Amino acid sequence: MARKECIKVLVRTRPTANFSQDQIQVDTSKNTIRIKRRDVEQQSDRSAMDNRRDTWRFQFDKVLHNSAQEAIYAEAADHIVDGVMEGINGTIMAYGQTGAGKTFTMTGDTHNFAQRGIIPRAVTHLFAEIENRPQHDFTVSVSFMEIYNEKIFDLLDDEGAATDKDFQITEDARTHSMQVRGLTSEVVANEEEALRVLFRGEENRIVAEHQLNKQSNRSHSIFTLHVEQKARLRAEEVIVSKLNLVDLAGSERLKKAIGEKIDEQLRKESRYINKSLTYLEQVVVALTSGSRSHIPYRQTKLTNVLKDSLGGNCNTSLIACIWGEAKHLEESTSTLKLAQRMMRVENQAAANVQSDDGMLLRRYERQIRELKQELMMHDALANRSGVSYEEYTPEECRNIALQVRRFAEASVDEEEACAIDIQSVRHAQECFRQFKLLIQHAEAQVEERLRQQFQFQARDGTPASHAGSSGDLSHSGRSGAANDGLVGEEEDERGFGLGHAPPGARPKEMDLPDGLAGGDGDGMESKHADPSSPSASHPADTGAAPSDGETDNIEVSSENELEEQEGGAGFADGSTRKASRVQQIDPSQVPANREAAFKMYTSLVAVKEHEKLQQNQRETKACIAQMQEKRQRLRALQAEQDDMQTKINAIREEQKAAEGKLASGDERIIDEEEFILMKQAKELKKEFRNVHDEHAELRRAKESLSETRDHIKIGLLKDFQSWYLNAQRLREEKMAFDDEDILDDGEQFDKLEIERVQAQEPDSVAFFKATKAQRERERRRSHKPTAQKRA
Ligand SMILES: Nc1ncnc2c1ncn2[C@@H]1O[C@H](COP(=O)(O)OP(=O)(O)OP(=O)(O)O)[C@@H](O)[C@H]1O
Repeated sequence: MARKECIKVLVRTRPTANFSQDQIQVDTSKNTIRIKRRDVEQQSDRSAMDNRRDTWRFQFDKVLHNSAQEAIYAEAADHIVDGVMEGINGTIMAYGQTGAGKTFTMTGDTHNFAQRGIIPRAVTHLFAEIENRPQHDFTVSVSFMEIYNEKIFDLLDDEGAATDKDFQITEDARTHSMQVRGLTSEVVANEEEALRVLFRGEENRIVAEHQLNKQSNRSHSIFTLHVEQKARLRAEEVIVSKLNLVDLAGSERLKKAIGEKIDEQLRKESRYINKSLTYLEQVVVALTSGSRSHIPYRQTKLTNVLKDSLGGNCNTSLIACIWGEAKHLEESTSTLKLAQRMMRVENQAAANVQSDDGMLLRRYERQIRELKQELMMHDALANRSGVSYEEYTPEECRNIALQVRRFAEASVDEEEACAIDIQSVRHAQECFRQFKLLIQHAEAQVEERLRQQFQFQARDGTPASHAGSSGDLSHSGRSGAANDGLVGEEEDERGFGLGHAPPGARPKEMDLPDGLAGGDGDGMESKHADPSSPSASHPADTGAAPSDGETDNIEVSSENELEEQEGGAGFADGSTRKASRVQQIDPSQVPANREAAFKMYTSLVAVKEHEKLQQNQRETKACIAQMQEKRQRLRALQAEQDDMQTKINAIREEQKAAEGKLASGDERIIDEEEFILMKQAKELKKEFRNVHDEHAELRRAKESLSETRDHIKIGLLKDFQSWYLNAQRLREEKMAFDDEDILDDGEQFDKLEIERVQAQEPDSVAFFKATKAQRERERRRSHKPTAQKRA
């Protein structure tokens, strides 16, 4: 809500040995100044004085007589900066005659921390507040301009600070905040950066002075801090505010300032200054006259730029600077009169809270980018370097679909091996999507099969036989299992399907016997024949390097010639847990690239673990090879049994036809051939069972190897991670140390100086560094050829 508030007006007297005590009576306790005309008759120009009176009493919000910079800041600026942090625009202006201390008040001594002015203090204050509000996201930018002869100059444009670019002044329709279009606005991350920009602008101002052949007191300067803040929890809200720090041109009258020596340029400058300050006065008069119908803001650049600071949405302080010597009495009185009037100007200050869709979008985009980076960092630390947060490509979707299919088709035993390692929420969603597709596809297939069956029934008019039926086998005396689609004898409660079932009698890739549907890539069932099957490419099965992360695939020579030794340290400082085998590794030799570092780690540090991994891989490979042999044998045995069963069936069919006339209840006689075949079938079955058991045993061994492998891998990667981070740390420390080593005398001196400042006055470090950087800049500039003086 807008709050009516008058402009706060303060008077600051400049210290002088010749302060005219009898003419200027300052009462700081009552905040009054009494001007007593003594030699008014001698004044050549009485325009500023009222001839009918010889004393004037002024009352202000604050009168600061011979006060320190700190006190001025506390009175004039502290509350304004606090307001800016709440989203309320702020303006602090220094007004007064040349030499009265405006620049000293606003900028202060740029080489003396204690004598720094309002601008550097406001910068410190602002960033300190920002640090105290971690719940908000701040962006601070700085602009710095000068108004000279009714033209705006961009003081942050290093090359063009003396170039008039015809900047446009506009008003934000929503916030009524005034803006100068096209003016450089530099984002600053901290106090030091902001101070550097200030000092650079000051330097550009001086350079431009030479180029334009003007004096500093002939222009108005405005240093603006733009603050944008967004509450992290309420992203839709953007609070924008700005702080204008205005150093006005000297308010003295032309004649007084330059005496008799008036040249055309000075006359022109004075005309413009007079014009802008006169309109400033008129704006103030109009604002306080009660009728606000026409305020002549647009008459000058200064009043136009300050429109929101005078009678607008802003907290404003005016510091009237007084040079209290007798010879300046006229100017002092005139300054105090304007200041007095200014006290009646009312502003309507309110926080500028906006919700900007474009800003929000940019913020969300930035957040997404940052979060992706953050996630990638976390993934890298957790050795999940392969995770991507971009949209899945069709190829990646296909891979996930394959994984999902493999998992869906895996037997209970295989589930663990086929488990999908979920890497991200998006990955989980894609997996679910693929499951859904799989189910939909399976349903469609079932539906299609049923439809075909139904059509078949309808065509031949007879009830369809059971999908798994292989014909009438009732005479073989087998259990219902055979009639449920498995041709052959039931092996155990899980059951092995022996013999040939008619096509389509079993779902293609389901319900295979334990151990035969696994992903060992032996091509026993049709699905295993597919070389692209993920099961076939399982690293453990193929003997490929583990694939948990980029580092896993690194081949390391097993021909390690390093002598093994227990214990010891990976680095010379003995800081890693993992033992170095024979040599202390110089951290600077550890590659920054993780993959290369891992190679070094496994070949020089974790040799034993890596050996174990390789041994594990060899054993796994051997195990897989044996399993494949067993499966081939099982297939052969199965074929033999099928063959034998066909023969037995044929004999039985023959006998059935021949003995068809036997009376019921008579026992069927088994002939010798059938008996031999049945005996052989029994032998085959026994062998089948043994081979199957061996296969199961191998599978268990393989699983145990896989567990061991995972265990070693996790330990190895964990140890590598700390070894690698430690190497980085040591490397950085060494680099810092090395840097220190090569500091020249000047740099050593700087370093010691900063350390001294840090110890003595920590708050001044940013100011000190920025001043130093500026000195360096100026030194460099002075070595350049002198800039051409512009016309
Ligand atoms: N309060 C003060 N304490 C100490 N020195 C001061 C103070 N006020 C002004 N001075 C000194 O007086 C001189 C003139 O001050 P300053 O340049 O700030 O005046 P100004 O009003 O900005 O003049 P101009 O209009 O020319 O810019 C400077 O040397 C400054 O250091």
